[in-house]
Amino acid sequence: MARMSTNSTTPLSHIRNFSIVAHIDHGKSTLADRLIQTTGGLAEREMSEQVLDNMEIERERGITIKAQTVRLHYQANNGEKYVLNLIDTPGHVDFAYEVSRSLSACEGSLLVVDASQGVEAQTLANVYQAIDNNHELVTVLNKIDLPAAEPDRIKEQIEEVIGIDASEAVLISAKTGLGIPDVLEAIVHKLPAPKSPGGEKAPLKALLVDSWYDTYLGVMVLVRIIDGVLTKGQTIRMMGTDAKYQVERVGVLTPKMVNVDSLGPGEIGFITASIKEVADTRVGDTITEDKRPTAQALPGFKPAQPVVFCGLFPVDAADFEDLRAAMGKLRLNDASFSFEMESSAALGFGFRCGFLGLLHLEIIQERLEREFDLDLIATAPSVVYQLTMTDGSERELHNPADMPDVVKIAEIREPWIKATIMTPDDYLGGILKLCQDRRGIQTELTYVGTRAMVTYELPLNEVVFDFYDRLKSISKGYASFDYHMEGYREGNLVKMSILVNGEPVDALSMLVHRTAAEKRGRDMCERLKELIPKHMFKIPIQAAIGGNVIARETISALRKDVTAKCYGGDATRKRKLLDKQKEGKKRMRQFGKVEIPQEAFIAALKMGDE
Ligand SMILES: Nc1nc2c(ncn2[C@@H]2O[C@H](COP(=O)(O)OP(=O)(O)OP(=O)(O)O)[C@@H](O)[C@H]2O)c(=O)[nH]1
Repeated sequence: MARMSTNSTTPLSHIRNFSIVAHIDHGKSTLADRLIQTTGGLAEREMSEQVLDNMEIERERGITIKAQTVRLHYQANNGEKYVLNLIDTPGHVDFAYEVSRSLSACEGSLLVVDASQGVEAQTLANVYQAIDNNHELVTVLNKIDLPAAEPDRIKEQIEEVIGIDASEAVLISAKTGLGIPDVLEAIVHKLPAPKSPGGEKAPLKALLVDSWYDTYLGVMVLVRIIDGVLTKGQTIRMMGTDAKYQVERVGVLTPKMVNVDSLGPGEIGFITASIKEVADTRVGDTITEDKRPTAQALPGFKPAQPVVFCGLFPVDAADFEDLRAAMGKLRLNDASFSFEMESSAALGFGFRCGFLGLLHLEIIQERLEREFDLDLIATAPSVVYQLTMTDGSERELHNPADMPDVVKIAEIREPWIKATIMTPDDYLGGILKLCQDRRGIQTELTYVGTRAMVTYELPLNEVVFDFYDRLKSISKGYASFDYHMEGYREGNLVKMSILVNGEPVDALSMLVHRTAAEKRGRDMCERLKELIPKHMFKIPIQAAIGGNVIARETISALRKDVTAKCYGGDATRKRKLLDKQKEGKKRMRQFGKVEIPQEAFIAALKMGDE
């Protein structure tokens, strides 16, 4: 690692801290890479496809999950040298919390809008977060190399929808590099320098922006210095947890790690300090010097609360310990993912896991399966319900299977969200119907040109299953969606159990609104009928509320031998077929006398609203 010692003397006036806010796929990562490349952070050969999205899944799905930061050195046209710190923010709704904490470490944002697509739901959500953080904005219209780009129309749209002046928007193509120098000049001249109320001489006051686990260096903490100087060897104190650590390493990311001696006011960098777990660092905490503490801590963040829970069970019970170890590893780097042991009558031992949202759930599940080679069964995702019991006590319910006896419950409350959907008006009808079917309450409907923006209040419970998928298919991928939590409301909710061959399958039980129960029950039974293979006997499938069966289907008994159709002669074909069956078996679970394939658990929950 190279050493530099001049960094702490960068005057505030020559520092710019900024992030990039954009809707998914509008080109945030491509622009970030261009900025790094143009300012010489990495040589051409070191640029892997996209530097900032460095996790395999992030790259595959083309989304940014963990916020990253990079320091750029830029000599402006006026001859002055500036330090530009870019904090990357995740683009997906599930990670809105990470967006907000990254934004709070900067003074300005580049608002990137695809010049062929215009403003989308996450453009709005993210830009409002930036405005809430008092950011100055530089509007950047990207992809102007595309024939479909309409920069003038999109400028108008930005002014109309977001209400900011877009007349000076910078027109660029992050892909070809066109306009990148203008972006750098705009950062220097339009975004404000950081402020330090106390200056360099004041006691240390720094914001803990993020933390992650590095295999070689252990826990790394990203900090933004407000006042004072953070140096190697200093004993620091986290004001929220009162934990003390000695700083071992101070550095910046260029995006390579470069050690520095100290960080001064306005600067962003990382430290290591023999911190054991990411969970020991609290994002939003104030870091100060132990022997000369600052008088007042920064206003804290609320930690992100998991909103969606589901059970994850190993298909093969022998993998339980491996699953526990794998989850422990993932949690090292993701404090918002939580898990605790759970046992289910049907699925054996596994874990009840909490996630920030559905995408978060999918990502964790995929990483467990891919990186740790585990076969998993996921149970129905559930939101967190609040219960008031008849004795006046309060409880949270994370798992429908744990629902107490209904006679002991005075009230059930469920979380509601406020959703913003933007769509070409051709698809509006289908989308309104989808929201209506999911108990949505429309609060706003406006048009900008041929695009409609509609806001709905929706129970989160109705969104966790397959809302995104349905929205995408209804709108052929053109609608965009964003949401935030609104709070809890009372709901007429009942627990629906599914019985297969008379046995309740706890992994399939769910809380549903009473008015929707019968339809949901019928759908589930019909789906399971398709998903569960025939056995040698008849299998009744029932949906029930308490002791009342509300829907029923029957899988008829199997008559023929599966190999019968390979008439006699062809032995290899017969064996192949049997092998295939055997393989299929591994991914089946036994429920009483019935085997249910793994896919059935998720597939059964996709509500067909066609
Ligand atoms: N034609 C064209 N394509 C671009 C341009 N900038 C980005 N793209 C492409 O648009 C797609 C999305 O770009 P990304 O940079 O990954 O988008 P992003 O906003 O970072 O997406 P997230 O990381 O998921 O938030 C990629 O396929 C890019 O190659 C551009 O200026 N012109």
